[in-house]
Amino acid sequence: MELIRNRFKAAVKEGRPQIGLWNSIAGTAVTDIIAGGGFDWVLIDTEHAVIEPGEVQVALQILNGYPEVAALVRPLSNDAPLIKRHLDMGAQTLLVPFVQTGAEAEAAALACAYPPAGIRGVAGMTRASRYGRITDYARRANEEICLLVQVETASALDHLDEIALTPGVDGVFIGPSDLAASLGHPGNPGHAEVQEAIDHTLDRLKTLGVPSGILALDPEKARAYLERGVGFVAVGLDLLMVAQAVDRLRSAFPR
Ligand SMILES: O=C(O)C(=O)C[C@H](O)[C@@H](O)CO
Repeated sequence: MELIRNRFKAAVKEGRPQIGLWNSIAGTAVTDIIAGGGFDWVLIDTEHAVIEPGEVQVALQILNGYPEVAALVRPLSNDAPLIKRHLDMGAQTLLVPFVQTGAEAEAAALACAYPPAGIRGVAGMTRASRYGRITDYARRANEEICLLVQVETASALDHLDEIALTPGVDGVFIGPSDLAASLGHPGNPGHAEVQEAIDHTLDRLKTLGVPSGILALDPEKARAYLERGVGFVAVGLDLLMVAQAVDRLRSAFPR
């Protein structure tokens, strides 16, 4: 078998905007449903979700059935053993949360790469190499791994350049909810101070030539981000979409 190409990584590097959805609901049905929605990527979230690491492989296998959709995985934390497990399961793109310094970005990059570039442990019998059938996986895997790091605190913004320019970092994702809280506006990512910080960060990333990403649940705002060149934009969250659909249907039957 040939090494599997990471088309999401290629698209982001080439500046082709990628629109995605958040998958926080464990199990197979929802992943299957949203995978068929025609979006460019689906993020399997294990940070703010009850999806356990072992369930990530099932989600990856489901998404494998939709070759036009890229699977992204968010580990619970910037933890080398967790990153190793997700990569061994076959994840090729990771969104590592809560990165605040260049050193933390470097730690994530090292965890994503086999030696000598990094510290990722080598095992030949994993799904990542399709159980050894991708014969040059160990030698070439790093080429197709995409590391996205999240900046979502005031401190991270103070270290943006060192984070964004860390070798091995392929993109920087802004976490509006955590950033809002960090700036003193919990639950209010729309606050002027938060929006200003986001705008400045996106402009800086553009100046640095580093692909940017963000979560924007308002379609108009999401379109605006795409138009200004944000590379990967999450436009929906499965948990929220289900709750809103339930509430909308209920409201159609006033007591
Ligand atoms: O801080 C944020 O915003 C994110 O990182 C995205 C959230 O974690 C996501 O779960 C939506 O709330």
